[in-house]
Amino acid sequence: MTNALQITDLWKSFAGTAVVKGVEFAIAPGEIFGLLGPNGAGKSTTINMVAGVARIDRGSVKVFGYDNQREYRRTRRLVGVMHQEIVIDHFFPIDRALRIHSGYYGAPADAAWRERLIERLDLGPHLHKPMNKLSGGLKRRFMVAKALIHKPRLLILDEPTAGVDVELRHGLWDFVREINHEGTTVLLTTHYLEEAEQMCGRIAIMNHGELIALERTPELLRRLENRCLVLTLSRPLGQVPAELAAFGATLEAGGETLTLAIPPGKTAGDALGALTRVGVEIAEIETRKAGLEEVFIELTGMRVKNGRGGER
Ligand SMILES: Nc1ncnc2c1ncn2[C@@H]1O[C@H](COP(=O)(O)OP(=O)(O)OP(=O)(O)O)[C@@H](O)[C@H]1O
Repeated sequence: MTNALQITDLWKSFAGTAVVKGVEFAIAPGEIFGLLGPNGAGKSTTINMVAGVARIDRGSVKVFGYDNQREYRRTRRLVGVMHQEIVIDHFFPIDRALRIHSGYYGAPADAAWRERLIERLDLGPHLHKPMNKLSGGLKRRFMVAKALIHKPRLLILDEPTAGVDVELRHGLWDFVREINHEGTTVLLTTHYLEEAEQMCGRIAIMNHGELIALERTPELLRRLENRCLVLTLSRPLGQVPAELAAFGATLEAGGETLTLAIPPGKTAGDALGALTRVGVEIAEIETRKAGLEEVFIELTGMRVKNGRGGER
């Protein structure tokens, strides 16, 4: 079976610094595939090369078997991209912008599909508003419609839900699942790891321009099964002690709950030793299954910026 996307030995440098270094992965038709990584890992640059908006220094990208450098027109029609930055034609009303975009891809007008996008993304009441008057959430919904207007077989979403409220995030993901069930392959990046966990059948993690993990989501999570310690502290901490950084420690509940992930090669005893050295007073200890967040910290040594906290 031809892959929906086949990336081979992909490289990109800016001003002599490599930011994508030999990235390789393939996505089968029908998958929802997550590409994750800390800020600056090279995800957007990779996506931009797939979308044909950034020049490929070395390597190849094939979309449903077609090389996106040699057969640019064909691959452009097969791919729909929602870019991270909000790049929009400021003064056009939504309605006109959608028509222009569908013409741009040379797609035959499909009125029913257009109507469905407008309805599912709740754009109907706003069709005549100029883009520079849209709220952030509405802009995102419009950008999803724009990415899909020419019925691409591969949909790429670069942080589609960054900064949007929970209700809209759920609505967008429901819609993405719906079109995925109907056959659209999806590649997405998100800073909301719980969403990646729920949405993606497989997840790749990039760091410093390289792919450092690529697994089915349950297997990725199993790496750290039962390797997460959740401590209730007798005295709340104001901040995570530096000595606990190796355990990806995080604080919650006003400093009363400290969570540690135990990396391979270390034991719960090592974690407890570090805690004793730091002098935290523990009221209660429990173990739990690690989530993608702990796996991510373990692999990259970094926290993804997300709705719950900042970067470390
Ligand atoms: N046009 C550009 N010119 C110079 N450097 C760039 C350009 N675009 C990206 N970079 C650099 O390339 C590196 C990778 O950036 P990229 O945006 O691909 O990362 P990312 O993983 O998408 O991060 P984020 O999650 O913050 O979007 C960063 O160091 C960034 O500063």
